[in-house]
Amino acid sequence: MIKLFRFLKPYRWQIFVVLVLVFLQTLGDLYLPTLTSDIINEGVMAGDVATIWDIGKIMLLVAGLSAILSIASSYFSAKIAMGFGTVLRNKIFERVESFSLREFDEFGTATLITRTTNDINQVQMVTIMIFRMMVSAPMMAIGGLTLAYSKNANLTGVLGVAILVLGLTIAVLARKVIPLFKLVQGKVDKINLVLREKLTGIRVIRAFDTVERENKRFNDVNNDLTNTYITVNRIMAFMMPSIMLIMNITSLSILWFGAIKINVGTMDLGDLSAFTQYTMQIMMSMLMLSMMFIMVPRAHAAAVRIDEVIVTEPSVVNTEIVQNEFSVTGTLEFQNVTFSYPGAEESVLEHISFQAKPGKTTAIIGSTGSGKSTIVNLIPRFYDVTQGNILMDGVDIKEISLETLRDKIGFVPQKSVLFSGSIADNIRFGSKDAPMQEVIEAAKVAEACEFIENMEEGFDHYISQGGTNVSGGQKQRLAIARAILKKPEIYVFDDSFSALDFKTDAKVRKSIKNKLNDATVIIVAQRVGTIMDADQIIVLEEGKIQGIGTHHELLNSCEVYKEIVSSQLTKEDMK
Ligand SMILES: Nc1ncnc2c1ncn2[C@@H]1O[C@H](COP(=O)(O)OP(=O)(O)OP(=O)(O)O)[C@@H](O)[C@H]1O
Repeated sequence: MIKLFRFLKPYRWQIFVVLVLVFLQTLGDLYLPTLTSDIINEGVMAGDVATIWDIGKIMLLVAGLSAILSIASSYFSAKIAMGFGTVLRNKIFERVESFSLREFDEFGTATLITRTTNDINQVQMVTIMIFRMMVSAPMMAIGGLTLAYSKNANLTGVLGVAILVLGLTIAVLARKVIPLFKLVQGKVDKINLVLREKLTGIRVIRAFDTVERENKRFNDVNNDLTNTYITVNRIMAFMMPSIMLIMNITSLSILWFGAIKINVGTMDLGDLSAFTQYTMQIMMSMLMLSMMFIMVPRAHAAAVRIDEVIVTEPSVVNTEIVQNEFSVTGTLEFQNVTFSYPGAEESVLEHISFQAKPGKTTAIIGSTGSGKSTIVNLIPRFYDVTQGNILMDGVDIKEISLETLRDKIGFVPQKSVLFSGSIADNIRFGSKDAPMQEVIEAAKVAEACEFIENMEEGFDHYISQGGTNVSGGQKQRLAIARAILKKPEIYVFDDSFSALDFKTDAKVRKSIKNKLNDATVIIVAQRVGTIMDADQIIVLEEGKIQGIGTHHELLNSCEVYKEIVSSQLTKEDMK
């Protein structure tokens, strides 16, 4: 937690002000019982109304000032804590944005969400508490004890016993509750994970009629979290009455022994009253300290999880020798590339070498899981190669800045992603200043114009979150239009025609070929029909290249290709 406090630097003056305010407020609080003692001894007992008025006015003033200081310190500490939360959220967001897919795979989305929301809330809450109590609790405890001792040294023994009992009770309960608090975070992560899967997979869950099973899965994690919270709250519920009981017994004992002392004339009534108030203040400060001891480990667990994200260095970064200005023709070359996913023992790709040239279409075909998407994910450096090199116009892509590299690529992922906003906004995603005419042009190339114009609001039609109000094929065509509008040198279509019917598939490919005649086009596909007329086809099996050539060349030379083709086309089609 202390490590995270480095982000509090911009607030150091405000923190100083809060600490001073709390210090002054505590001084006021400590002064009040002494004034009570004076008003009783010198005013009430002596029957001196003027003194009662005089001391009463001072008491009012001190209480009023103390209240104002308390409000001000609460205001500033809340402000600092909220600002601190904002800084942490920004830091996490910035860091997560720079993560490569490797780090996403390692953390998982659910925990990144919990860390950005729930964990930061914990830290914020405890930060407020720390500012409010860090100064006041020890000051109240030590000051109260000293002042109580000054009122009556003998009665302090009773107080000592009470503090010991209270300390022990809190320690026993804290020992039970702290580990449970630490467990809670992991359980919140689990709920988020199940909930996310449940919400994103709702169609599959309903189609496969597994609603009950999924409900049970959710209920299990939910009950697990609830039970932990219930146990925590049971202990906490036991804590408050126990502490109150100890405090009341202490007051009673002090009054009892104090009354005896008053009776024999060794103590004044006012001092006993002050002593009782100091006792309560000491007990309250112990309570505050104990709450801190319980809450801080919980926030500490959250802080560690937050810091873990912030200090994780992205594995794909710009090297020192990067080129920012880099004009390319679009020649792409894989040189003996081998790749394995993080944590996996076996390589997914082995010794991949090929060249994709401008003005030519390179297709990659192979069975599912053969590594097609992995190959194209290496081009914009979503992951870095394990061995070998990828060159763009003869320069290793690691020597080109990530921004420049990605600027040269129009990437249409296997799973089309749309964002909430209008259709035009979605097409303009990578080129926000593009004029409407170019947006329409790009939509035309992607064969999307017709269905867009049939929609009531046309290009202003609102796409809902996740693009749920358009069909799979429409989504794919909008994703294609988005890449086309960007006008990059290299286009990567990762199985981007799979949701299109044969006719539309052919039409889109034809217009892409006409429009993008100078660009390097890489198409990943499952359907032979989609890639048959490519300039070169790469046949992939279990991460290895089985053949490279045109459709006709491969039909004569590559067994794997022949098998794929014969499973999809008739003899007539193959000619
Ligand atoms: N993030 C990942 N972490 C670990 N392994 C992965 C990851 N993504 C893919 N794989 C594995 O790598 C292999 C190749 O996957 P890839 O997605 O490249 O295949 P593909 O040929 O594109 O398949 P498909 O045509 O079904 O999309 C598979 O065995 C898959 O299980």
